[in-house]
Amino acid sequence: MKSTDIASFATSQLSLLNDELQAELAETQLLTSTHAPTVLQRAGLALLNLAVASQRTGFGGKTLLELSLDPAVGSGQLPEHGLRVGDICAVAEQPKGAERKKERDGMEKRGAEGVVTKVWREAVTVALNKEDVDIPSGKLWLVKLANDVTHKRLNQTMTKLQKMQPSEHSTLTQVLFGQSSPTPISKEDLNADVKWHDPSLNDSQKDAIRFALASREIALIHGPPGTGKTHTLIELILQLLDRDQRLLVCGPSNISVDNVVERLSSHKVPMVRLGHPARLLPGVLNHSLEVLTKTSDAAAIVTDIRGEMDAKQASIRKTRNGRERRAIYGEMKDLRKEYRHREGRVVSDLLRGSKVVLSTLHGAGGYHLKAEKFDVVIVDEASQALEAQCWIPVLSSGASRLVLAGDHLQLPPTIKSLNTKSSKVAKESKGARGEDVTKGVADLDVNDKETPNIATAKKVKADNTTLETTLFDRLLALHGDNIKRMLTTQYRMHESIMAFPSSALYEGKLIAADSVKTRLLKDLPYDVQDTEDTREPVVFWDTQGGDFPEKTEDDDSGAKGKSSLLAESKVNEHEAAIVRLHVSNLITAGVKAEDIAIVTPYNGQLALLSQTLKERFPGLELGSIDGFQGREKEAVVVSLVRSNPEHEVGFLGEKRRLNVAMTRPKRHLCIIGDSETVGRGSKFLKAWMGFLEENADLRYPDLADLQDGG
Ligand SMILES: Nc1ncnc2c1ncn2[C@@H]1O[C@H](COP(=O)(O)OP(=O)(O)OP(=O)(O)O)[C@@H](O)[C@H]1O
Repeated sequence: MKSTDIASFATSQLSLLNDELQAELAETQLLTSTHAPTVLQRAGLALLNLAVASQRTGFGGKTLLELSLDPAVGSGQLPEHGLRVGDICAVAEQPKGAERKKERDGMEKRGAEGVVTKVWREAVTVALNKEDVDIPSGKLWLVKLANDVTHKRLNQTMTKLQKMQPSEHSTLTQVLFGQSSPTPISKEDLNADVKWHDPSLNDSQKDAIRFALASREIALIHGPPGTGKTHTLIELILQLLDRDQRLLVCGPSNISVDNVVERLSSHKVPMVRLGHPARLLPGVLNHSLEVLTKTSDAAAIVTDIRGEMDAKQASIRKTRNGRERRAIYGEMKDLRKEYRHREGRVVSDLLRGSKVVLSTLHGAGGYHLKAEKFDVVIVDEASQALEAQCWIPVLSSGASRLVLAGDHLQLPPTIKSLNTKSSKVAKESKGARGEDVTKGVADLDVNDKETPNIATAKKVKADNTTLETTLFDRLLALHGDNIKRMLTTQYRMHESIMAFPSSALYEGKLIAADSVKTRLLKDLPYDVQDTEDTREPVVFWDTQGGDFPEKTEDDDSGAKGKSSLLAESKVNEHEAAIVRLHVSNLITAGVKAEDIAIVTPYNGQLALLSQTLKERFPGLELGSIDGFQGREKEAVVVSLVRSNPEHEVGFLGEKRRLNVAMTRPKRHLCIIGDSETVGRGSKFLKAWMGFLEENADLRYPDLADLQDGG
C-alpha cells in the first residue's frame, strides 16, 4: 500500500479538470461561432423561431419560461432538435438570417442563461438562472452552451479537499488515501447472523452484504454483468436501516439513482429523492423533494405565495413603463425571499425525517444537504463516475463509511452528453480512450449523465493520475482485493455467452443461474421456430480473407453531406449486409424486433445500419456499445467493423468495451468481424477470436449470398 498525499492529489485533479473544461469550452466555442443558426439547428444544437408562451414560478423560486414556435412563423410541433432536459442553454434574440459569427459575438451572453427542464413536441421549458432578466420580445432562439456547472462543483469539491488541514481529515479520508489501513474485520462479524429481508439472495450476494455491514470505512461490491448489484444494494440499504444508520445513496446518472428509488419504494422506507423533477422517472416523482413539498402538510404555506408570484410575473410582461416595472421587480424580490424562506423550512423538515436521501453524485453537493449529516454513503455504478464526483457526497455528508458498487472491467466514465464538436475538432481530438468521439448527429440521444466530457483524459500527471482513474480503480490498487467482494452468480446470459468474459476477465468465477444458463431464442415465451440461428447461443460470422474491407467514412464524399458534424469514422458495408441478413433470419424465425439489438463501436457503421434497418424493422434497437452499457436484450448482434491489411483495430483494443458488447445478450450473441484483423489487435482479442473459432457456430459469409439475402 502506497499512501498518497491528499493535497497534491487534489491539486493534480484540479489541474486535470481545468484542462478538461478548457478543451470543452474551446470546442463549443468553435462550433457555435463558425456556423449559421440554421446549421446549428440542423445539428441539434439550437432551436429557432421561438416565442414565450408562458412564464411562471417553479421550485426554488426560479422563473420558468415556456417557449414554443413564434406564431408569426407557424404553430404546432417544434422541428427535430437535440435539446434535452438538463442542457444548459441561452435564450436570446434570434440573429437575422445572414448574421454570422462576428455579428453574433457575445450575443449568447446578452441573452438569459438557463437549464432545459421539460421538452415535449410543442414546447420547451427553461428555468432561468438569474432573476429579473428582460426577455426580448422579438423572435427568440435557444442555443446550447457548454456545461460548466458540473465542472464548478467538481472544482469546489477538490479545492475543499486541497485546503483541508491534516487534522481535518476523517479516518475515512485517510483510508481513501492509504494513510491509514481499513480496520480489520473479525471472523465473527463476517459470519454474524443476519435476518434477511429477501431470502432469495445468493451466497455471493449475502457475503458481500455481510462484508459491507462489517466494514468500518470502505467496502467495494464488485458486480460483473447481470449479477444483481443493485438487488444487493437494496438489501444492504434495508440492513443498514435496521442498524439505525442514516444513508446518502448516490449514482453518477439520474437513471442509476431512480433505479434504486423504484426498487426501494416497495419497502416503504421514508426517503427523499433530490433532483429536478423533470429529470426523474415518473415512478420516482412521489419521492422527489418538489412533489413532497407540495403534498406534505406543511406545503400549503408555500403554495399561496407561489400563486402571488405568478400573478406578478404576468403583470411584468404586460407593463412597458420602466418605473412600474421596477416597482414590480421590487415586490417580486420580497416575495421570492419569503418563498425561499418558507420552502426552506418545509424542505429541511422533510429531509430531517428521511433516513435515506438519494441523489446524483453531483446533486449531493447542493444546498439542501448543507446541514445534513449521514453515517454511510453508498455509490451505485461507482466505476462509471469520476473520482472527483465521488468526493462530492463523501465531503458533504460527513459520513464515516463508504460503500462503492460497480464493475471496473466495464467502461469507465465517458462522454455521454452530446458534445458540440465541429468536424475539425473531432478529427483532431480523439476521446478519452482514443474512441470515436464524433457523436455528432448520429446519436443525439437523451442521456443525462453528469459526467463531463473527458477530452483530455489521456493526459497523465506526474503522479500518474488521470481523470479516467476512478476511485474504485484507485482503491483496488491501493488496498488490494481485501476491500472488495465479488458477486458471482449472473442472471442474464446463457452459459456459452458468459464463458469467455468469465474466463478472460472474471477469473473464471462467474456462474450462470439455473434459470438462464440454457435459455435459447427458440425457448422464448412466444412462438419462435427452431432454426440454425435460434438454437445457437453464440454465432460468429468470420469475414477474414479481405473481401469485407472497412472504409473511412470521409472517403465516402464527406458522409454524403449529411452533416459537417459527423467526422471521420469507420464503416464496413459488407458487414452491414451480414447484419441485415442475420437480423432478417431471426425475425423470419419469429423473434420480435424489439428483442434484438445491434451494437457497434463506430458511429459511421451505426449511421449506415440505421439508414437501412430502422424503417424495415421499426422495433429494432441500434446503438453504440458505449451507449448500451447497463442494458440487456434477448439477442445482440455486434458488428466489429475493422478489417484492414495493417491489422489496425483502433478502439476495439479496449477490452472493457468488448466486455460490455459481449455481455448484453441473454440468449443469443452474434459477432461479425474479421478474425485476421481483430485477432492481431491484442492478447485479449487473440484469445477471443480463438474462443469463438472453437466454441461458436462458425459461418463464413459469401458475398454472392449477401447480395441475394441482404
Ligand atoms: N438472488 C437473486 N435471485 C434471483 N434473481 C436475481 C437475484 N439477484 C438478482 N437477480 C436478478 O438479476 C437481474 C439483474 O439484477 P440487477 O438489476 O440488480 O443487476 P445489476 O448487477 O445491477 O445489473 P447490471 O448488470 O446492469 O449492473 C434482475 O432481473 C434481478 O431480479
